[in-house]
Amino acid sequence: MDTTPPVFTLKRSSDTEILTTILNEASVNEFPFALWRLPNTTVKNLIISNQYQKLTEKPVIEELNTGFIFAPFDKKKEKIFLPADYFFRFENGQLKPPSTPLEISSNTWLENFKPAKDGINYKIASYNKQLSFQSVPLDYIELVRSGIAEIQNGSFEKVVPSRTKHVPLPDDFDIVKAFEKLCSAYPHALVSFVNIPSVGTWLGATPEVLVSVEDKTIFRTVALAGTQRYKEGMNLKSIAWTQKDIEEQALVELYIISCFKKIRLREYEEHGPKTSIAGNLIHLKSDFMVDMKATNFPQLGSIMLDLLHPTSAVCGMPLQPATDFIKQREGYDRSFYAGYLGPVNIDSNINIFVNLRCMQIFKTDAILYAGAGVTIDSIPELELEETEMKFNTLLNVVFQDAISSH
Ligand SMILES: C=C(O[C@H]1C=CC=C(C(=O)O)[C@@H]1O)C(=O)O
Repeated sequence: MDTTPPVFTLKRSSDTEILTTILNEASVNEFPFALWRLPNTTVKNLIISNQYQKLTEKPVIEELNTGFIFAPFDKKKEKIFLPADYFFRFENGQLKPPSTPLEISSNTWLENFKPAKDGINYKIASYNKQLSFQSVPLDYIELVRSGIAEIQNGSFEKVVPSRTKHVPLPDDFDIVKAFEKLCSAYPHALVSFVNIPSVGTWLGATPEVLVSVEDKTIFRTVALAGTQRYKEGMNLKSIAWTQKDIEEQALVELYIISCFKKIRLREYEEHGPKTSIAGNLIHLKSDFMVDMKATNFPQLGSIMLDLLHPTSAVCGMPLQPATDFIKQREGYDRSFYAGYLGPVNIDSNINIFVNLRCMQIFKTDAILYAGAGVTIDSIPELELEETEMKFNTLLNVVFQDAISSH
């Protein structure tokens, strides 16, 4: 009797089956991977690496191979790069026909693929079980109050304190399905699932571009801040914003402009601010654009990545005292929350986002992260409520079944 496992039947499988099987295999072999869907696209992309690489403090992203970058909030901590040893794209429920040498070799690997186990039994992060989350219990309202007090004392103008929420995972939690639900619910977000053995498992749907470079020519970033709940049918053109929200967003704009000033770049376009949808929320957003050829800044992506991160949408202004406040008072390590992530040098494009509306997944639980911009006009109770709304971006979609069955 032939006991060899059947060759993976690529053509008859749906994208979910192929994905689940590949990810299962990647997990068994402890290969890091990143699965993502860019905003306003329908293609799901998967990179698998044999091993991750550690990047230097100021990586020159333009010179990296095709891959995926994953960086923590703390600038001094190690940034991770997942080189694309295997690369797959999925669209309309199927694996896309390969179009590059990398995709062709990846497909050949998959054609000869003998899954380690039959069936779809991908279990999350069993190899990340040694990771744990530590925090000092903290009262968010108190934290915001002390932020306001520091602003009144003149320590800084704005700070973005964050908090976490601990959620037990339902027994039948399926991370690939969770990723797919987020893709359907949030067409305008970068939806991502990053899994790096011994580093962590992260799932998210972020609205905030940090650095995008199109065709090595057009640099883009955004100033995003101010939050309200989005209600179906809202007319975005007639939304009113409070003075607090307007100032909070203006500080992010100022921060970005101060980064351009540092490199004496004057030829940038700025549009906005306008109201922009981010899942269950709306924010104020200004778009910045630079023609890198006309301004002769071929490495503007790397330069701005280093200058911008962490922007005052996630940290504060001025940067140093706000960073110190967060480090000393928040009571936990933000890890990859409010860091950045995204694909690098795929089809000559770079698409790096701020890691917001995200959660870290452990063996039996998830930790969600959210922050809120605090200015002198902040009302602590409203900032707390805002972080709850931000948790709901993921909670309402990922744990929808668990919530509705209770
Ligand atoms: C810090 C977060 O959001 C930032 C991005 C948009 C609006 C924000 C705000 O209104 O506070 C935050 O600056 C988060 O989602 O955890």
